[in-house]
Amino acid sequence: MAPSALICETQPWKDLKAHVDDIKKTHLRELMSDTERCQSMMIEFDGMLLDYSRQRATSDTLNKLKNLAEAAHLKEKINKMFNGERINSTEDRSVLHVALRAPRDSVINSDGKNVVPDVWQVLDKIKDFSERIRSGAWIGATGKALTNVIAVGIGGSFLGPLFVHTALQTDSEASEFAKGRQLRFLANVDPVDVARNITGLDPETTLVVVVSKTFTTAETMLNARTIREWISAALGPEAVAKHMVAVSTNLTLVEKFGIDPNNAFAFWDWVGGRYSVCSAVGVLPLSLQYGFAVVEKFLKGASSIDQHFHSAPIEKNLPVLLGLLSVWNVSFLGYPARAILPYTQALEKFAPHIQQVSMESNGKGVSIDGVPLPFEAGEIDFGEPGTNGQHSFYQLIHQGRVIPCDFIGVVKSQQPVYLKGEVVSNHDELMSNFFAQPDALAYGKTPEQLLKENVPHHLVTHKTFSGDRPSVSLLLPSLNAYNIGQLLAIYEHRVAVEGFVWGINSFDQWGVELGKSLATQVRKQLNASRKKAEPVEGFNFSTTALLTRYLEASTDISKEDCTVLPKM
Ligand SMILES: O=P(O)(O)OC[C@H]1O[C@](O)(CO)[C@@H](O)[C@@H]1O
Repeated sequence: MAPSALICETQPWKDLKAHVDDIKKTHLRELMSDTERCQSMMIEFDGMLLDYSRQRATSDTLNKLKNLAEAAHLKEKINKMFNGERINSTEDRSVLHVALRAPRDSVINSDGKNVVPDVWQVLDKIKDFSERIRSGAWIGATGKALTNVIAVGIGGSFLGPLFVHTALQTDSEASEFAKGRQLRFLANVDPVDVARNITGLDPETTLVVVVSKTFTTAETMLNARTIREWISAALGPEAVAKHMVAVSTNLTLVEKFGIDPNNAFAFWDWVGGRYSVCSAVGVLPLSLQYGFAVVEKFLKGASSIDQHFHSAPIEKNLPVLLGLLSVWNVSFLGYPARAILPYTQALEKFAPHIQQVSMESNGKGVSIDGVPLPFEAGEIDFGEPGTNGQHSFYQLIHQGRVIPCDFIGVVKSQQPVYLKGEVVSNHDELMSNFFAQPDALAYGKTPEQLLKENVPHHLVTHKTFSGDRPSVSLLLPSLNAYNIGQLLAIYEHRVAVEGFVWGINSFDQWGVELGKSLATQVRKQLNASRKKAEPVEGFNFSTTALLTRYLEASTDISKEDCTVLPKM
């Protein structure tokens, strides 16, 4: 089949390119003075308010972006995703993470089979298992209840669950259910991460969940073997059956590893790793920590956005609007990065998760048909909670590079505090910054204003803020399991919208392979040099020198000197 035309060859793309000069003529300061425009750029859904009036865009831009969406067949692509078509063509897979949170009675087909009953079968199994662990009906090898969980996994098998766990930890309702329990995540193959995870934990009261879609990921498998050793060294090898369970699509390898397949929780190849938080990958560890009922609310939140994304018209569709505006910023205004700035510490792991969702999905150089792109797709995502970020990298955002920002605020704090004698509550103080920063970026400060304030001449340029820096503000009513699910789904779908418009495959990740295979070559070399004193061979000058230095400098670390496991 002939490759379809690249999106940049279409008329709507060219119209948007031509439109850039018009937009650049008007400062955001002026755009913001048009109340009607601002009003039209605020949309509400289910208690959330999205304000995108601080985008360098007008109704004309929005119309042009709609035309672009049409040219990209966005609606059809979204439908294909929900219909279970194999839109991940390079891996010949459907993309159905929406099925993971679909209500029990819905019908979502993959290859002519409704997958929702399978999803609920696993959810029911998780509910039952987590209740048995939490109630103490399932006990460890020495008869003690398992109150601690280490989830071993990396990438998509780690970042999403970590984000949700961190967000729930301070939610008053969820945290009630987590009393006396601990959930930790072991991701990095670095022994330091192993030490951090097991320090202070007792194998007798610890359940280990090995989370890996493929069950072949080098880091996860080594960490899983290390923790298995930690358990068997303390409790005997037969304890592994009671203390280790798994989440995977590869149940054969789970069994080979020594985990009873009855204690394995399945998911399916139509769930991408970075889109797997709502599968057993996230649902199992989170249910163990907070109970299934809390996690079910999270799934419901995500599902509410799925339905909205699937059915709302473009002008009212949160993920679609956000996705189109991202394309506008990246591909037309030339801003390749985006800062994710939640004004709540509970979302401190949100940006790291979205980094994977966005950058592993859309960091591509060819179209879905394999044609090299003459434009750059993908965006650079990073972020920190406000106000911490303000005292770190905001300087660059205000006076250096233009980086479109996502400000995420919460009306009702998870932890309301009012310090006696203060003018405003602690949360109001935080939110004062949430409201101020977008305007500082949009309006800036002119030399004229500074001179009026009697700023010395030699400081005027230093103190000038050019403004005209775009952002969106998303105000959530609160931060509980339900709207954490909503937030996740908004960002997942936003990324998909961007990829659909750019005409790339957002659901494969070939770019992670090369580094993995080169690491295998290095691993073999380290093994040969250590065991048989073989010289370093087959690498370039630089890598040879580095490897040689590493081997020479670490010869004095014999196996006997290594603690097999870090001391507790
Ligand atoms: O769940 P697995 O198979 O261990 O993979 C972990 C992660 O590794 C990746 O393949 C990238 O290296 C991710 O896409 C995935 O989320």
